[in-house]
Parts: sequence; structure tokens; C-alpha cells
Amino acid sequence: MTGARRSQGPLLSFTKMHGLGNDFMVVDAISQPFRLRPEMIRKLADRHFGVGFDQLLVVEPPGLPDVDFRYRIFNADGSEVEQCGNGARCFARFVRDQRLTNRRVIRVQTAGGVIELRVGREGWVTVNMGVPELNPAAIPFAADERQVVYPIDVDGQSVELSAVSMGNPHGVLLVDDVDKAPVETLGPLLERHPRFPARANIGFLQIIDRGRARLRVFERGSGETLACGTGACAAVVAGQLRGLLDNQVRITLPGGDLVIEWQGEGAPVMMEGPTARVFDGQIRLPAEPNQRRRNRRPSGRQPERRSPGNR
Ligand SMILES: N[C@@H](CCC[C@H](N)C(=O)O)C(=O)O
Repeated sequence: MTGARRSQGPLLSFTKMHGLGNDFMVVDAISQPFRLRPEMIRKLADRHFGVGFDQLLVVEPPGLPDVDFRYRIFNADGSEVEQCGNGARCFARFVRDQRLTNRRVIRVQTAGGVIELRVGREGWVTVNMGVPELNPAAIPFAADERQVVYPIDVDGQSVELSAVSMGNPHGVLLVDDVDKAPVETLGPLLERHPRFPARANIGFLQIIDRGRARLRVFERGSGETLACGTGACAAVVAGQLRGLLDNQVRITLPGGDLVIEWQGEGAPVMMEGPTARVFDGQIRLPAEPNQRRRNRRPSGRQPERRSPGNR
């Protein structure tokens, strides 16, 4: 075996999926060992030198009673996050396609809490995303008291946003036209604004009528994506609290439509949308640093045999 061959790590099987163009690398970490390091995730996320994805989804055995799986979510920048709406739908389809479960209603533990997924026909999945959190300290968002909209200074101007947690933090701004919204400029500045101590996903919401809206989202740790499920939920909550939207809203993102339903304060947000499986693949991971050290032996020298005498 050559030195280069020896420094290679394990072969990892994965599935590439997307929900409205928000794309994922999905890894079954029940059937194969998988160790995560942020720099490895960043390499895999690279669209030129890696697999390319907005989020990595990792399926693990549950750590709680009455739950079917644990599901971990990593942004393209390697950060682990609490929740992912489009990812939750793809996760549900993945565990059924892989025959890891035959249930149609699946309870999943995420870092943002337990959510329930209902698998419908033709890849459609409905997700109970839980009750939105509006208390600023819990979002987390720096404010003295809860308000529907908060003025916030950014880039030398004052803008108004609503702050909502769907397990993960969101800021939602109202705009007249999403096509002209300052997503590329204000998105990254608000994502890292000091009033969002855990950073945030930033949504730009355009109301069409009481039952229809358009949305673009600059995602924390991934940049603007073609769709953000939790962003759509947060936007509908913000729009309803402002008195602009009804309980059920069809929300159009650059990658397609989601239907979001919220019956108001104290109720969970329901999200319905499609999933797509793109391809199955395998990738050779780099060796772990300690494995590389073990493999690096001076040429010609044989590994030392361990016997009770030289232990
Ligand atoms: N694309 C997701 C959200 C993924 C996590 C987000 N970027 C965060 O950091 O909270 C969705 O569909 O909800």
C-alpha cells in the first residue's frame, strides 16, 4: 500500500436531497460510523471541491424515550444548529426510503426540541414545527421587552424587524418587492448583528394578500438559499402578528411553494411541502489526524510487535 493510500479515511455513503432547492447531504450514521469535524463539513459543503450543500443532515439513534431518531443539522460553515424545516421533510423521506422505519408518523429529536413528521404521498411531508418562541431572551434577541416589531440600527440606517425562534433564531423584515430586497447587503450584517448573540436567519417578506406571500432568506451559516422552511414559518408568524396574514398561507420562495398554517399564540406551526431525492453517492473521507500519525512510519521500518515483554 502506498503512503498516499494509507492516509485515506473511510468511504462514506450519503444521499443528496433537496426541499425546494434547499439542498442537503444526508448521512445515515446508524448503519455506518461517522465522525464530524467542522473543517471536514466545510470541505464537503464546498460546491467546487466537495459534494456541495446548504446543510448536512445526520441520522442517529434516538437519545430519548418515545422518539424514533435523533437528527443533527450542520450548516455549510460547519456550525451545528437547532432546526431545519426543509431538512426535516427530507429526513422523513430518507429514513423511510432507507427502510430505517416503516412509520408514517415519525418523532424526531433535534437540538431545538422534538418534532413530529407525517409522510404523505409522492414525497410530500407535513411537519409539526412546534410552538414559535417570541420571548426575546429565549430567541435570543437583545430587547427590554417583547414587541411585534423592533427598530434596529444597521448599515447607518434604522430598519424594523420581527424576531421569532422556530427552535432557531429568525429576524423578519417586511419589504415591498422581494426581487429588489437588500438580501445580499443587509442579510449578512443582520445575521451577525450584536442584538442576535447566536446570529440569525434573516427573512425578507413581501405580502401579496392575506393568504399569499413571497420570501427570500439569508440563512445563518449558509448564505441566501433557494428556500428556508423555518424561515417560512417565522415569516408567517411575524406576518400574522402584524395583522397582515390569515391562519393559512401559501408562501413562495425562490425554489417553490410551502403551505404554512398557524392558529395563533400558543399553537404549533404546521408546514407542508415536497422533498426530492437527487442521487446516492460515496466519498472517501480524509484520515483523522491521529490515524495519519499511526500510518506515518519511516520507510523500511516494520511496526514494532507488542509482546508482554515490551509493553
Ligand atoms: N434551511 C433550513 C434552516 C437551516 C438552519 C439555519 N441556517 C440556521 O442556522 O438556523 C430550513 O429549511 O429551515
